[in-house]
Amino acid sequence: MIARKKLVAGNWKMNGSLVANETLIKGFLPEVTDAVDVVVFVPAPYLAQVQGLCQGSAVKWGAQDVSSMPNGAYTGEVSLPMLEEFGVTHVLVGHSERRTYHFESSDAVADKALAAIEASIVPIVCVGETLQEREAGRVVEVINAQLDPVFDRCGRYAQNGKWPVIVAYEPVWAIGTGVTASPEQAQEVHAAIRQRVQEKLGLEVAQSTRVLYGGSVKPSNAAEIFAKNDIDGGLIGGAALSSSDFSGIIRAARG
Ligand SMILES: O=C(CO)COP(=O)(O)O
Repeated sequence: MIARKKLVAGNWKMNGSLVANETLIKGFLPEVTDAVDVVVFVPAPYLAQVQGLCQGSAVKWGAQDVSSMPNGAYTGEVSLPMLEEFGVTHVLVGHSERRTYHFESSDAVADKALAAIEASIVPIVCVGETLQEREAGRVVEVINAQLDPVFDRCGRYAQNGKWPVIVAYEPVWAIGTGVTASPEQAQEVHAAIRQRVQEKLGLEVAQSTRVLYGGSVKPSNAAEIFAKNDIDGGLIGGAALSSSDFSGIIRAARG
């Protein structure tokens, strides 16, 4: 069994300011050690600032979305070549807020993931069901439908047992609601995701691919969630905006 290093990712969403960002980063930076990977996903206007604050540290930074197009007449979009200029290593694609408010299809999300891989930036592909879908017993079906275009487009980049894709399972009903999936509920879905990776890309890739959990993770529940076999860290929203909360979650991931 391959040991997968835990990853704690902070998704700031549309929050922050020059002053708040600096306080936040300086607050949790001392907690970051080689035992855990930490990435912050910041609003695009703050990438240069965050690059300045995190460069030379163990913390990486990324964007919350990206265009699949390299340049051109796409008002409001941000491209991968632009992100590269700011030292970005990871990008979120397909967050449920993008799928809901910006009508992003799973095909569009897979196009973004592919473009990121081709730019040597790691996409974190977000998937998750609504409460209605869960109650209808459709969790695995919904998640497989979200992931399958990613396997179709990006599967060929799985090489030597590794795949430059991270998956984040974020049940929509647990995002920003204070309701967390129980560690058992999350583990069940994570195992199903890993199973799907295995079916599509083989055992070795399935064992090396990290699957993060997101949805109301806090310092008080992080350790028991991260203790589950198939949960390789978290994608943190609200608690990533407080340096003490984010520090607590980093400590939980360090074990
Ligand atoms: O959407 C999330 C991270 O991407 C989760 O948000 P919360 O941690 O605020 O529930």
